[in-house]
Amino acid sequence: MPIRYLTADAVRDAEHAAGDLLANGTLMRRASHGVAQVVIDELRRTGGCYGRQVGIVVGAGDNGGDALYAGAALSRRGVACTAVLLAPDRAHRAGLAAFGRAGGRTVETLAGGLDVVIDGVVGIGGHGPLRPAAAEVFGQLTAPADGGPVVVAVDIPSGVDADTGQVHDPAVRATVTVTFGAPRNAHLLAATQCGRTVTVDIGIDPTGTDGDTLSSLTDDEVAALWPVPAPADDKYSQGVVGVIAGSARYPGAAILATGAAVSATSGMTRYVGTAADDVVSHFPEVVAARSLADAGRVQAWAVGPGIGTDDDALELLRDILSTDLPVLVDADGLTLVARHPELVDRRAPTLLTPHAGEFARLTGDELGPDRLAAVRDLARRWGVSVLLKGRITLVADPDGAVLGNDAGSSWAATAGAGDVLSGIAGSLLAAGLTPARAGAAAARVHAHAAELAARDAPIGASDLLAAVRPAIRALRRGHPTSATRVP
Ligand SMILES: NC(=O)C1=CN([C@@H]2O[C@H](COP(=O)(O)OP(=O)(O)OC[C@H]3O[C@@H](n4cnc5c(N)ncnc54)[C@H](O)[C@@H]3O)[C@@H](O)[C@H]2O)[C@@H](O)CC1
Ligand SMILES: Nc1ncnc2c1ncn2[C@@H]1O[C@H](COP(=O)(O)OP(=O)(O)O)[C@@H](O)[C@H]1O
Ligand SMILES: [K+]
Repeated sequence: MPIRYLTADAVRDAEHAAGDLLANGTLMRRASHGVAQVVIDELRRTGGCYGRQVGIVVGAGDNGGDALYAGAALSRRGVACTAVLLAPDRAHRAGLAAFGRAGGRTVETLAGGLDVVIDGVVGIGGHGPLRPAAAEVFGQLTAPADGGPVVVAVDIPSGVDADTGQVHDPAVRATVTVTFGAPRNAHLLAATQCGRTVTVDIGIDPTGTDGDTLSSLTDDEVAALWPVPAPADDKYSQGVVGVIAGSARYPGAAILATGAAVSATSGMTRYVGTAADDVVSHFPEVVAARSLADAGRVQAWAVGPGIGTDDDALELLRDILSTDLPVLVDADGLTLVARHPELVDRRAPTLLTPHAGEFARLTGDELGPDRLAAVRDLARRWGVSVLLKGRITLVADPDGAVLGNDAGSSWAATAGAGDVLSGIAGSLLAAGLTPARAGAAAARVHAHAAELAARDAPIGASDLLAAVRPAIRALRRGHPTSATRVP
């Protein structure tokens, strides 16, 4: 099953559906137990619990209640716990009593030398940035990388919007975020702010909610859907992809996109364009033609990187989009679509793959902080699938369903990386995957390839291309790169 992310409303619905478990406080006790367990694991990794120091920042709602109960559990393990109450009159009463009974102390401000700080300021009830009192407490902390405490956020790092993932300023930056029942949108959309996310089972059923979905494919799911030739397959039966990219003058995009298509699936890759000679000299297996009239049949097209935006390019794009084949449109192709949106008024599967700048060109508006709503809106209005690029890739279908992928690192932010993505996703479209699955699976392999190639040093798109095949291999063998998150 894909990992499903919930909005705050969907979380509340799932909690209410739990009935007595919510009313009698069982859900909160389970949640706080999960938080305490994560803190214990952190402390154990670095020497054990007894005599260690944990600071807790407590807001006015149930998020603070979770943190206080967790503090009580930690105090009983011999951890010295101190809590700053941001709103002493409104702190969770039963949680505060339990904290006090277990030996926890309330203080005006956090002392130095803490091992862990728990962020219980706000969770799904939060709006806007950290307010000044909380901002002051967190502003005084030394970053974990400089020897400061590990920050464990309860449910959501405070100051991060649960539904949009908008990171307000200021906001808590967590090392670990502990959430309950199912991850929230923010855990994908603001993954870097959340650090590692741990989802604790508290006995709610998060699957019963309807409406627009946000999900992500697991590595196993991507591995399972990757096209593999069957005994009866031949070079045609697996889906032939046609790449239209680059030019004789600028062959780079042609080579990167076509090379990626060759690496991503078996079968056949065709190329159409004036860089045909360059492409074939790099990849002799590509069947290349200089014009569409000379190209053979394909099952999907990937068109746009480096094709230019002149009348010839427009006519070519128009011809491709007037077929009934799946088409991926990227880069210059998107600039043309922005000028002529009627081009994508078609029935066959269409996948647009803009980065933020191209997205703004398509919509006429700057991409705001709510990337999820923006990509969903464009997909819905135009009746196409839209893959919005970046550290967090989002692929929206016209029906509102969105698949996301956190790249885990940002090494792919390099010129030409998008051409590689086009080739991978185009070949998956040709193999028969839906645009959303093709886009999301391509983004995942692309991200793994970036990490494999980079290994902590900068890469170019050629390195990324060379790592596409090893990334697929590692994924299919069940040991992809450890997705270490780096800023
Ligand atoms: N309802 C339940 O049974 C469960 C709730 N849980 C916890 O409860 C949380 C939700 O609790 P609440 O609905 O009480 O809401 P929160 O505790 O998330 O936040 C609401 C409070 O924070 C204040 N606030 C909002 N924005 C703020 C900001 N920017 N700065 C400072 N204060 C701000 C509000 O005025 C309000 O008093 C979840 O995130 C989760 O941690 C968990 O214990 C699981 C079970
Ligand atoms: N900060 C980032 N972290 C991870 N991946 C990124 C980041 N920025 C961009 N990418 C990925 O790198 C690729 C860049 O594509 P694009 O912007 O079209 O570049 P180009 O046109 O130079 O090929 C996309 O796959 C995108 O998702
Ligand atoms: K929090």
